[in-house]
Amino acid sequence: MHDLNWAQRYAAFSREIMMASIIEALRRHLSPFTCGETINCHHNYVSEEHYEGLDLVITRKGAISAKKGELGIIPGSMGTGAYIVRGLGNTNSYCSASHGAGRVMSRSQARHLFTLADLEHQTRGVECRKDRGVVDEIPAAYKNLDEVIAYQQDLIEVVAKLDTLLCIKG
Ligand SMILES: Nc1nc2c(ncn2[C@@H]2O[C@H](COP(=O)(O)O)[C@@H](O)[C@H]2O)c(=O)[nH]1
Ligand SMILES: [Mn+2]
Repeated sequence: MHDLNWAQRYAAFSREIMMASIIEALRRHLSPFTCGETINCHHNYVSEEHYEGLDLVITRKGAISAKKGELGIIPGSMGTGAYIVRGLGNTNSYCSASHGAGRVMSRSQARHLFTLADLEHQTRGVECRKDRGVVDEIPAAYKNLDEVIAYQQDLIEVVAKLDTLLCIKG
């Protein structure tokens, strides 16, 4: 656990640096703005938590923390935006929710099924990469985000739905 926690602190620090870099870049191009509450939402991680008198090691693989009042983000795909959500603290899921819409098909299936023209069509209006290297992330390869959110109304409440304008793939 010691080494794992070290690695997760390293990841958290990386996220802080990325956030600071993005805000700095935006400040150079936008009118002056202030930042409100920030959302620090990770997935595929391990956390020591206490439920029903038990000390547990919770692995949130493909899941985010959704403790009562905690803000999170549940994204859909390059073309379908994301939801900002607030956890309801449902202990039936160990206070967890999904970390995204999730896939309906594998990356290789998506590459076989869809063309570059499909990608251009499905990401129309979004400033993003439109090359063969990201066809496996085409919006139709993911589940319907609104449905995925509807299925977890007992885990989270919706704060806002964001439309995607810009999508940057690392
Ligand atoms: N808003 C966006 N959501 C995306 C994008 N690519 C994938 N996704 C969704 O996020 C989760 C997490 O993906 P992962 O690859 O980091 O595990 C996934 O389930 C999708 O629903 C995107 O470009 N923009
Ligand atoms: Mn993931």
